[in-house]
Amino acid sequence: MVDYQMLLENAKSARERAYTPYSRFKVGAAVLTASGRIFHGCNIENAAYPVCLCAERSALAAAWSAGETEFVAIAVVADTPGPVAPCGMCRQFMFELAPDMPVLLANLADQTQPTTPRELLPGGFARESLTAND
Ligand SMILES: O=c1ccn([C@H]2C[C@H](O)[C@@H](CO)O2)c(=O)[nH]1
Ligand SMILES: [Zn+2]
Repeated sequence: MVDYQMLLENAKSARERAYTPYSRFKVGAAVLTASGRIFHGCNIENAAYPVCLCAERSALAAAWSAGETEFVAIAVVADTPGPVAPCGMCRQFMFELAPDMPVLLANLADQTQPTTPRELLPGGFARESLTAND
């Protein structure tokens, strides 16, 4: 059984490390991998705005680059009126690596919405969508 409360607490502490001088909107994420490890992610912004990195991609990249490529669940949290809504780029990123991974969207008041990347990105572009045209 996944301890979602624990995962959410990890996402909240990751959120405190967000670097957000531009938006002032802090997001945290925590991903549990198959080996039982937890990787943190936070959004890291940039003066060149499109370079901003979201919390979700930051957490998954940290896990993946540590050799942890099987994801059990991810929690994402922000100080939003309801559970945070991941951006389109993160939906696509999560869809590639773990389309059916449980995703817990949350806010600081512990309002939560369980979902999956597949649910968050209907008709998402996948490896099978790539066909050679030469
Ligand atoms: O799910 C989300 C939504 C937004 N952001 C970040 C990107 C940017 O730094 C800031 C404002 O969009 O929030 C995330 O990290 N995750
Ligand atoms: Zn994003």
